[in-house]
Amino acid sequence: MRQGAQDARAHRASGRLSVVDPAREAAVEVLTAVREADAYANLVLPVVLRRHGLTGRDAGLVTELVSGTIRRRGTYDAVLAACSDRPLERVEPAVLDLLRLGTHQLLAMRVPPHAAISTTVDLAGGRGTGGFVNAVLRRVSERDREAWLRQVAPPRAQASDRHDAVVHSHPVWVVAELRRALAAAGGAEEVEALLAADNAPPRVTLVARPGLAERTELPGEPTPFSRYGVALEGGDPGTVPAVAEGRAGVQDEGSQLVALALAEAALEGRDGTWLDVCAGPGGKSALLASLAAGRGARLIATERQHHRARLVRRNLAAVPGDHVVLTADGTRPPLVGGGVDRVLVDAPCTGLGALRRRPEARWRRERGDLKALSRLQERLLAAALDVVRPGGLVLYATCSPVLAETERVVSRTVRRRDDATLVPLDLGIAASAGPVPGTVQLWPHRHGTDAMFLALFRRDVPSSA
Ligand SMILES: C[S@@+](CC[C@H](N)C(=O)[O-])C[C@H]1O[C@@H](n2cnc3c(N)ncnc32)[C@H](O)[C@@H]1O
Repeated sequence: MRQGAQDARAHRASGRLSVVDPAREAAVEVLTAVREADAYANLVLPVVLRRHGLTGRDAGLVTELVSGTIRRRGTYDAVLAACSDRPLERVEPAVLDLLRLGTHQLLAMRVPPHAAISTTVDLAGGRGTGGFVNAVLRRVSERDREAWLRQVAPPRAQASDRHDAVVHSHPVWVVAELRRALAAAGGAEEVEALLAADNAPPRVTLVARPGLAERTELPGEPTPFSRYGVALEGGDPGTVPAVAEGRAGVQDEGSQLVALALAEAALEGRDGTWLDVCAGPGGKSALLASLAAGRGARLIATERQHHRARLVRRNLAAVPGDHVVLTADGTRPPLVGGGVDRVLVDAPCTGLGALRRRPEARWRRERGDLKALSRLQERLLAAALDVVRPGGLVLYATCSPVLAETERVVSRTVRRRDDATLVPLDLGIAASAGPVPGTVQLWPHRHGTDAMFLALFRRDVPSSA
């Protein structure tokens, strides 16, 4: 690992000459944007790397610093609490970011302790807190990660959720929800495997949009479940010509399976209009639209946020057909009831099934969010069932396995709607049964996909029709 790049900036701080390593400076910039502006690290990272002119190994170092610091924050905070003479709540947030960054280098990277500590103190220089950062990180450096975990994690036998939360760096409530969801899938003992999978950066997967690209023209290995996917070993997917031309896209295999499950479900009668209710940024829309185009159907995509609707338009640009993108609230879609044949409700959710890709999501969500989210999810599903024609299909999906967003939404809909029927879904994937019979739940540790949940409904045909 390179310590300090050629163009390292030197500046005077705390009366001594300090050298700020641009890679670490860039990492702090990303961490600040994630904390202050609720930014997504994977979106800010490329922008910051470009601005600092960091490529190759330096870019790799920044990526590791940022993603490791965010992912392992729960573990590091438990260690830092044991090393700081003041409660972490009273440490300035920017300084806490630095402490986490230093701790990641000490406990998870092969950075020599003196370099991990001095570069972090240099970053703190201007804040007049270098002494505090130095003292805390020196204490952290006294043990390795395993020794710290033995000291700071409560015993598993007495407090399994709190133990797993510290060891695998997830909020306690998230561990409890994932444990419940796994128990409903017959895998209560798999919690640690799931939490570990959440902390492992996934391989980038691409989708060859049908009719626009062949998967054989894409680099990487074919994905096991989606016949349109490939998994890359590494490299920048933006340099793949089919991706640059919009004929292929970056898309998790689980997300591909969601679009395919709707497109391939058996449907009698008219099949000309498909609707994607929560479309932004448009990955599933692009796959649905290319499948629809191949069958003479068209896609209407709605998205509540204007800027995300723009992203959907961009994703659909290369797909032939008269597809339409509207900025609209999916709980009140601007469409005539009965005019649509297939609907996807890829509902806004906690995103706790996609923590491999969105490491910060676990720290942003609170258990209190679940109630409002599951209410919104039910309303979106109800509106979709209102707008689909009798006999038509609605696929409800979330990238969360949390039961409030899966089992609860589906069971309440089944109870409330006497004009819709849950249609058993079988993707032919082992160990993918969902918490309600006939639904599907994918898992990162079992299937290597995000934890997508799928439930298919058919709007009943009135008996007089
Ligand atoms: C899980 S994301 C959809 C991901 C998308 N299907 C894809 O594959 O790229 C949920 C989306 O729903 C949007 N959304 C939230 N509330 C909505 C509403 N009431 N109506 C329509 N869209 C909504 C969010 O802005 C977000 O873009």
